[in-house]
Amino acid sequence: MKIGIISRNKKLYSTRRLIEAAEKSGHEVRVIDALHCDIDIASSAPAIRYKGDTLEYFDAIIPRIGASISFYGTSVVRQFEMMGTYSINESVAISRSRDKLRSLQLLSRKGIGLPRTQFAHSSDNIKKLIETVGGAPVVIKLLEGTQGIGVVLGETAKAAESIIEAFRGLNANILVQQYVKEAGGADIRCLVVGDKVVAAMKRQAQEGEFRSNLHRGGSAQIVKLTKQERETAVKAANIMGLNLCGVDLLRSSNGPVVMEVNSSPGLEGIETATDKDVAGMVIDFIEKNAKPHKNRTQGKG
Ligand SMILES: Nc1ncnc2c1ncn2[C@@H]1O[C@H](COP(=O)(O)OP(=O)(O)OP(=O)(O)O)[C@@H](O)[C@H]1O
Ligand SMILES: [Mg+2]
Ligand SMILES: [Mg+2]
Repeated sequence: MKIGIISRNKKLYSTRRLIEAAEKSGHEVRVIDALHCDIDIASSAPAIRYKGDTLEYFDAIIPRIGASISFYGTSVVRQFEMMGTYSINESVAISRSRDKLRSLQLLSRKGIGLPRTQFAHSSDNIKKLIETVGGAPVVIKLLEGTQGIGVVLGETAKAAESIIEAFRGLNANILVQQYVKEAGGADIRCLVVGDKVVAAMKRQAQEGEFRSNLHRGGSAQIVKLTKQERETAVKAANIMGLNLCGVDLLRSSNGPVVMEVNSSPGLEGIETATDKDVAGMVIDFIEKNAKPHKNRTQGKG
């Protein structure tokens, strides 16, 4: 098979591992930088020009679209879909997952456990907003943040109000969320491929920090999931329409709640913590599922 990895950098751990796994299974693999793709809009023959040449046909692509290039990156994935290439994650699903509010709305419609969350653009009653999610402490998040940046803990009602006012002054889209204290500064990353959690790790925030992101100094260890956690992760991935994703759960006193679903999950932390060949499982999934024009939306959404 001819597999394309849509990535800005060949040297990144995840990209390197996917190349390695694809080659090990005898596939031809090429790394494509989305920002160097020119999209050729032609109704009969959609094409992509890459660094001056027309790009050859790929049987499958693995999009790894960084948050900073969501718009152009997903447009390139959509173009591949229109050309008939199978994408492990569809462009519409990636776009959906990039917006925390939209993701939470979709998940809540289907009864997935979520932290109590309020979204408001210019609420007239910030106090009410905080009370609705259970009162302080509350978590305030920028809708398009990543790596824990833009996630703030409002420890008291007063602090929360000031933070919300400050974000609002910057015209930022935010959500206010119940702080799941009983999670103890830990979250669970479930790596989903298809309809299975293939690896899971628990990330623990460092002392004095509530955000467990590895980028914020959190540490990872292997964890055994409950059946309910496993089912929640797979269902969330399915609702989002993602075949490859990281579903982040918090262990709340009411069972697992989904915090977010990442469509370009990093492989380094999870492979290191679990010693599993996640990249190999991604390639296996592609071997079983890649067929021309198989994506559900094929650029329609
Ligand atoms: N409601 C909450 N209750 C308790 N802890 C939370 C809550 N929301 C977020 N956290 C903590 O803060 C961290 C960062 O939050 P979140 O994952 O929403 O942000 P992010 O910036 O999108 O991160 P990512 O890089 O994973 O996309 C979480 O991993 C978790 O440890
Ligand atoms: Mg995120
Ligand atoms: Mg997160």
